[in-house]
Amino acid sequence: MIRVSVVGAKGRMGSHVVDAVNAADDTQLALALDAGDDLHAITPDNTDVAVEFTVPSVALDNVLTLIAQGVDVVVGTTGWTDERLERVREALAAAPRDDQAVFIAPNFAISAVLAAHFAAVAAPYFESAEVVELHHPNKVDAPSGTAIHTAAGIARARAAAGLGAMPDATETDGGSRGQVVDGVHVHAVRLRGLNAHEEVLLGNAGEQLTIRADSFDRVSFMPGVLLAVRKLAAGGHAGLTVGLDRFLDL
Ligand SMILES: NC(=O)C1=CN([C@@H]2O[C@H](COP(=O)(O)OP(=O)(O)OC[C@H]3O[C@@H](n4cnc5c(N)ncnc54)[C@H](OP(=O)(O)O)[C@@H]3O)[C@@H](O)[C@H]2O)C=CC1
Ligand SMILES: O=C(O)C1=N[C@H](C(=O)O)C[C@H](O)C1
Repeated sequence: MIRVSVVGAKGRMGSHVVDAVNAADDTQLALALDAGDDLHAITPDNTDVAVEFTVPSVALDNVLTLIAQGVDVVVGTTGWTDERLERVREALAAAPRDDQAVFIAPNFAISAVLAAHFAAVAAPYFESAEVVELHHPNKVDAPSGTAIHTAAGIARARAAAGLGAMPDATETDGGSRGQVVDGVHVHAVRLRGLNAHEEVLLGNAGEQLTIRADSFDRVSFMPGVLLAVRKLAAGGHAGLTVGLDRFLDL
């Protein structure tokens, strides 16, 4: 059995992870911790993999604490800038175990992972690309980690294909053109009734491709979380890995 501790266990995602870990045949719940609990309770004596779903403002500190505890970590919390990822790599280089692993996924739903993959495949063939993400209004960060990841993938694919800047004659912008991520405009909608949704719009003269992923329920993230837990528990993924596509045969 893989012993899994959950950090942020009372949250919207953490509570689903607790249920998924309890329901799977090969995982068992070790500790379920939330705000105010001491993460030093999580050790290799009681935990094989810790799963972290909290808030962007505390996730880095939590991950650094868990690394120092000698525990592998699967992270779903958003807010991972290049600088924060570098802090994780540095901590792993000084970790108690040589083979220690941290896995971070902007999105664990297969629909969202494939949408980002297909967007990067399509990006070189279109003059214009923009990302629209739509979420529940309780979400604290905008744009979503998934949208930032998708936009960065589109930008990398465009750059590799030698494409320049997208056409855009905008002269006045009070914010309605969205946040620019690596040259790609990203727009965030917050609407009661929604869960987690993303559209990638790709345009040429006279044609458009729309790639859309919808997570209607948080259960959609659980197969990806369990896949990552199993991959880390099996070993062979020392260091930092980002993105569920790394564990899929795409
Ligand atoms: N990668 C993916 O597939 C997905 C990622 N996410 C991301 O996951 C994160 C969590 O989302 P969600 O579950 O909706 O958020 P919630 O606010 O519902 O849950 C966060 C939980 O973490 C707790 N918490 C706060 N600070 C700490 C701390 N220092 N240590 C331990 N627990 C703490 C909160 O407690 P309290 O409320 O008392 O402060 C709360 O119970 C977000 O960044 C979200 O974007 C969400 C869905 C899918
Ligand atoms: O807060 C959420 O709900 C979600 N957060 C992640 C993100 O910011 O990309 C993943 C998914 O979109 C749900």
